[in-house]
Amino acid sequence: MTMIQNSKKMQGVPEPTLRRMPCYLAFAEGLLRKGQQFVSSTQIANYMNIDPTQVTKDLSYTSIVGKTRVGYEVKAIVDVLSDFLGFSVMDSAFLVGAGSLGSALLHDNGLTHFGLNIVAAFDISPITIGRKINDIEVFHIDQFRDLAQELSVVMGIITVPAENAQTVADLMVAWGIKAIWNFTPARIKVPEDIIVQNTSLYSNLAIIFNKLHTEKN
Ligand SMILES: NC(=O)c1ccc[n+]([C@@H]2O[C@H](COP(=O)([O-])OP(=O)(O)OC[C@H]3O[C@@H](n4cnc5c(N)ncnc54)[C@H](O)[C@@H]3O)[C@@H](O)[C@H]2O)c1
Repeated sequence: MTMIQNSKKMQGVPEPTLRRMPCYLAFAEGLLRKGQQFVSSTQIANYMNIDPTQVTKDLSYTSIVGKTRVGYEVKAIVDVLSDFLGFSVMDSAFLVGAGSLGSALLHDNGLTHFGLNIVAAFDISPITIGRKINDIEVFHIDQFRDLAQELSVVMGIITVPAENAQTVADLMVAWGIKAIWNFTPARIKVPEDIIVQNTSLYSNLAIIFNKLHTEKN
């Protein structure tokens, strides 16, 4: 199942539920490693610090069914959630901007665990072009077009300076990328059928600072 087919399966699932699901998965993977066969919604809820009814509701969007008194089969949570979230199939991505953040993402082997394979990176800096970062080659951005046609790549990751984000997004759309993971603070404009996810560590930091400073007062 491709990322696009998978996103259709997940249609109608509230975003907070989708955000919790990878945590359920990680928790179940941990239990599986310890040899635990069943887990109750209460146990999951305690780990997540939420209400057990929320866990039941979240898992009801999937085909996972709990058994009276024993709870959910841990292996089923791992298998079904990995598949549901699209982590069990590999989608390919290009990364543009192999600088500080881009390199860190290229080094993150965890992405493959979650079904994302970065097959090539692009940059404009002569220092970076031609290098391999964690075995992923960095090409000049001008080679994007040819490689996009050659490799079936569905996702583009943008880690360039904010002022260049739109140019890179336009290039991605022009050469068939279906989803963009935008790490820049710029808000890019793309056609409606292109999926865009903006991610910022700094937004989370702002929340932490806000809570820290509020508690102080
Ligand atoms: N989302 C987050 O949490 C987060 C965290 C850190 C940085 N950022 C953002 O990520 C972006 C990159 O940050 P960084 O610290 O890695 O910067 P950096 O300067 O280390 O890297 C940027 C790279 O992009 C390349 N580049 C510039 N224009 C390009 C273009 N048109 N095509 C291809 N490559 C191009 C540069 O040569 C450089 O290698 C910035 O927009 C920054 O604000 C976001």
